[in-house]
Amino acid sequence: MRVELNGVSVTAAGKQLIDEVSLGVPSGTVVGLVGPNGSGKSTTLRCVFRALRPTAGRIELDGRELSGIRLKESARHLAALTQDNHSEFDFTVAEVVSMGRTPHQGSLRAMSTMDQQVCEDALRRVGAVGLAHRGFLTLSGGERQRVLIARALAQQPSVLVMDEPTNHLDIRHQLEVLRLVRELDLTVLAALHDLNLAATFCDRLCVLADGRIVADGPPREVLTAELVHQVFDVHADVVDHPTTGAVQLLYHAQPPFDQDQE
Ligand SMILES: Nc1ncnc2c1ncn2[C@@H]1O[C@H](COP(=O)(O)OP(=O)(O)OP(=O)(O)O)[C@@H](O)[C@H]1O
Repeated sequence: MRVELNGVSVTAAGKQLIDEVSLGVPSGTVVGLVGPNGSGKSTTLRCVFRALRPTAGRIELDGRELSGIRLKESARHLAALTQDNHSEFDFTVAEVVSMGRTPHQGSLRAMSTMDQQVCEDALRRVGAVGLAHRGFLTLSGGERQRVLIARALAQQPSVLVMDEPTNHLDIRHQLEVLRLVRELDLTVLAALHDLNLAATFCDRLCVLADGRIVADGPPREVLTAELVHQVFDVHADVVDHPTTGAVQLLYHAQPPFDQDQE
């Protein structure tokens, strides 16, 4: 299922949060949304998972305007992993994951054997079967994140929208989650802070700066030293990873010497 944003803008409190954002996520591809803090990544994603209504522009799912699709129907196609505070979840892990089945259930909301299997499978995929009976609030940040990914998978979506999915995860779990996301064969739009992980796991990167898309393309084309300096105000060398071949950045701890002042 393809996702398309066309000239999406959001104005709030008299401020333009994002300005004519246009980007496409072709079916089955993983697109990373990168950019500095406050550049508009979450705002963009919130429009896609319908937590926010754009002030202007169109968002389409396979050519259908999202705002014209009923919420329950769009929830069957599109799952979101958000940055919102989940401390309100005074439920067991199994219960939290089962919430992912809601868009597929009738008004009685009864869990079928199939629903239970889907939930178990989702927990297995994130390596969290052993947590099923734990209280969600007793989990560590990383465990919670994996359970929330399982909840999104239990929704059996075609499109996964993720706001910093690797937040709170140690490096092994960051890699596992992104590898899993790659293997799912879903259409994925994910805001990511780690440019090297984004370069490794994404087919394309869209770079946001001050609410505008300033670059869009394969990681190798997008992640140039010039762009990283211009957008993030950081100096970096761009190298090829010796094992994976992915383009990677080696950041300079200090700004380089200004040759003219020597
Ligand atoms: N409801 C709102 N009212 C006013 N300003 C807002 C609102 N929501 C977001 N903003 C501002 O819009 C800008 C973009 O925020 P957003 O959360 O989309 O950025 P981001 O790229 O996801 O940032 P981060 O990397 O820090 O998570 C920020 O300056 C933020 O303070």
